[in-house]
Amino acid sequence: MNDEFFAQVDALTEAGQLRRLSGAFARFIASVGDSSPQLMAACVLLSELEGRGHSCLMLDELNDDPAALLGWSDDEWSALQGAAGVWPADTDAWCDLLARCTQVWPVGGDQWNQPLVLDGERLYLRRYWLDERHVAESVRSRALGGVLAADDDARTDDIRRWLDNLFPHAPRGGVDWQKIACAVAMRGKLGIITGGPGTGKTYTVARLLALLFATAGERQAGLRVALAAPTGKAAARLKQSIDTALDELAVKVGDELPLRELAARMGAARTLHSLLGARPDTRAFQHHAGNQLEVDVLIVDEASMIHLEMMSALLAALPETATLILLGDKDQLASVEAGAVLGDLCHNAEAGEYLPETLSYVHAATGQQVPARFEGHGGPIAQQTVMLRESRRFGGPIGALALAVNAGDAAVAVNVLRQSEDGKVKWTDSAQSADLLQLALDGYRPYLQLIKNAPAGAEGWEISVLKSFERFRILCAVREGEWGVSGLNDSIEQRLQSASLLKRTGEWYVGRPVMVTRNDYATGVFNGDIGLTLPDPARPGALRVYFSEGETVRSVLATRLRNVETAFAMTVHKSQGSEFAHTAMVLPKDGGGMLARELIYTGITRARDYFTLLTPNGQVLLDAIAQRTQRASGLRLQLAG
Ligand SMILES: Nc1ncnc2c1ncn2[C@@H]1O[C@H](COP(=O)(O)OP(=O)(O)OP(=O)(O)O)[C@@H](O)[C@H]1O
Repeated sequence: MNDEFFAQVDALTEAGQLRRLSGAFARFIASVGDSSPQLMAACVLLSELEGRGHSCLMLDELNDDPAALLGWSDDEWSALQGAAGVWPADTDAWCDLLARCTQVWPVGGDQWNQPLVLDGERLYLRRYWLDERHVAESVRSRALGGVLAADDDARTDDIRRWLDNLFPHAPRGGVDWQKIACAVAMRGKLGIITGGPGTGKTYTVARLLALLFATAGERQAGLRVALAAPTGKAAARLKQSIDTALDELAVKVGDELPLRELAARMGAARTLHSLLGARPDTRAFQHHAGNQLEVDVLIVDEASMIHLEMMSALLAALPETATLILLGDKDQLASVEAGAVLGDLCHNAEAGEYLPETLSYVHAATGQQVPARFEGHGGPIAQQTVMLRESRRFGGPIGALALAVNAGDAAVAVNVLRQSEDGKVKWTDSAQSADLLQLALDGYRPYLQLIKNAPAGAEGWEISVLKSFERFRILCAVREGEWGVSGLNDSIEQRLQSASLLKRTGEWYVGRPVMVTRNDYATGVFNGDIGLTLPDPARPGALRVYFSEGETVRSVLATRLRNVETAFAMTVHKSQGSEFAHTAMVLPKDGGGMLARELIYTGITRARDYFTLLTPNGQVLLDAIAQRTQRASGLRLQLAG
């Protein structure tokens, strides 16, 4: 009955506009109940959007600007719409139609076993609706629970005494948001600290930890603190920064708090997957609501990368009594998977929206007077969120460029790109492949020379080669095409080979950088890990892949790694949580309307000292800066509700 509709879906799939799964999902839905082409169209779109990171389908979009929703041409959209028969006239008509379908559960309806959920004007896959509701309820109750417990003057005085000690200097900007962030986090079982690179998120959280230990009373020695991040790299960075900061603090606080001793018991930072106990062949974790984590304080860095399903699993596994501290940059790209949780949680962060009770507590606990423009009527999450606003490390042209892009100010961004005189920021517009290959040659030459010149097996050799490799990286906005990851990796490899910097003899060769593309529990490597192929000092002729873990390395025999790809160039998405002394970002000739400012901002903020941008066509940059990523999600509504 729906032959015409599915023929159109298949044609769009062949044309690369739909993933196969979307058509298959609609066919599955048709097989378990109603099969009207309008329902099928909604299912195809819902599945397609899920693949692009949206947690639901906003039904008003179906009549508003539907082609833009998918980055399709008007013709492509008309073809799908035409095949779906009579298109419902407006959002209400869509809601009526869907509410009558047997596979859809309208929220509040009697029966509850349908695969789709209709919540107001949003259509969900049931799993995402449940995750969204769970995340909203759980963060709200964490935020609210703590606020109620905070009205204790003696405790507030204690917090104030320690905070004055930990933050002795008034900041340049007048308001000490770092100090405020610590006070606010002490008030609830949830603290969210957001801010751009170098705004002191780790600096602040190290002080928060000291404060938590200092005010824990007789529980001090037994306080169980866990550190985690979405990727191994980010986890290692978090641990390193916190250790350094706590070491410095230990000297400052002296005998009053045995900080070194307490910190030494914290253990390594872990990936969220490892913390929760991921198991092969199942989405379920070892830790869940029925077997919770044994922890009193959990600090999670790079929280912008946490997707909806993971956040829901994390909150379920965390005891109600534990404090959750989320650190991250709300303006960065969200995870590849569905959800933009940190962005949704932080949607009031810029404005503050603090209630009078919050401000009077902040004043009592920190002595800080928050300017009136940050007062408001935000919900419980807003009261537990603080945005750090001053970057200590990220000034100069790279910082100015990141700020301009984030603000959507293309004119200022272009000005910075063109006028940076100290070489910290460079832009090659109308770039050719040769420009890019020359850049790759210059950027990767140092580590390849190190491999050639220094003897393998020497003490610390692998670490110095890895460190040299980590200084430079090429980031791509897209995967496919000449200016995408796959095309570039091939051409860079050939260029390095023709310059005699590497000798490619087969799939594996000395100097090959690889990225792991799937978790592999047998070898202990995880999606997104980056390693470098080097000779095995113990077995002549054999190759091992070395992965850096802070100041140490771990290695795996190259032939044991199955799911890897060459990583001279990687996507901006996969670079999150990493930083390189020199980051080069490459945009494609045509962004297809899918590049947005969050991607450009994330790429720029991966650069520590130098940032180079290569665009075959500058208009792509301007278009991307003008566009914001909008992820369909009901989380903000649920948080407010
Ligand atoms: N209040 C402060 N006083 C002095 N130095 C500070 C202060 N806040 C931060 N710093 C310093 O600024 C630098 C950046 O801080 P930090 O690494 O904590 O930022 P971050 O926001 O965690 O950065 P990233 O986004 O890279 O994780 C560090 O060297 C830190 O010691």
